[in-house]
Amino acid sequence: MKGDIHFATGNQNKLNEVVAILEAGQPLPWTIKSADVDLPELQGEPEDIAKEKCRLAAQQAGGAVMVEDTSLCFNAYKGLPGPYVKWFLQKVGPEGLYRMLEGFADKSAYAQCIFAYTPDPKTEPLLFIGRTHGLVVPPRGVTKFGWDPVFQPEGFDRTYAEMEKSVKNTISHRYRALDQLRQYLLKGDVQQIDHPDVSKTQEVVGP
Ligand SMILES: O=c1nc[nH]c2c1ncn2[C@H]1C[C@H](O)[C@@H](COP(=O)(O)OP(=O)(O)OP(=O)(O)O)O1
Ligand SMILES: [Mg+2]
Repeated sequence: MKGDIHFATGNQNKLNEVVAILEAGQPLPWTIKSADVDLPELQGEPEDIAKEKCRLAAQQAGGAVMVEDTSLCFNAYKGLPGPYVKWFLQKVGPEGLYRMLEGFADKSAYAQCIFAYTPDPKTEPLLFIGRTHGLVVPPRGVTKFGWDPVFQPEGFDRTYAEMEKSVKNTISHRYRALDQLRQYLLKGDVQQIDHPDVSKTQEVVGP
């Protein structure tokens, strides 16, 4: 009998993908619960953002916590907008993201997801990084999730927004990072923790 892991995110689309990815693969002997905590949009290097986000979430939720932070990195911009893509998307939308590259021959980019996990609020979070390389293209497909319509992963002629979720969830930045966390949780020596605050949580993936 193992414990719970709280996944702290304010983004329902992320939660849905995490649940789908975990349910499609090797089952975890943990129960993943969504934790409704208030997370700031931190600045800095993606690794530092993910770690600090995890520390803050663990302080609020208690017990074992995972968070993730996602970046969209244009090679022509040396990795920007990176973790700031949220603000760019909010202001200029997917079309505007594509247009940022109009003057550049190099439209290549990578989507990066960093999961940070800590078994308790006092332990330094561990990081699991997943990248998917691709191209930034004029928007295609229905906009359901962020910048999905402008990201076409390498080896595909469809954008994330045009793909079946079941396909995106086997090649995405999120899948690649989460799969490493899953491998760690299955093999690693993760202690069982008691969780004081379950009132703000909702069970999403059971063992
Ligand atoms: O697979 C994805 N496909 C398309 N768009 C995506 C994806 N994954 C994140 N996104 C968007 C959401 C947000 O505009 C930005 C990341 O910012 P990020 O801080 O990680 O997400 P968030 O603030 O929405 O949720 P959270 O509460 O977990 O921080 O890229
Ligand atoms: Mg965020």
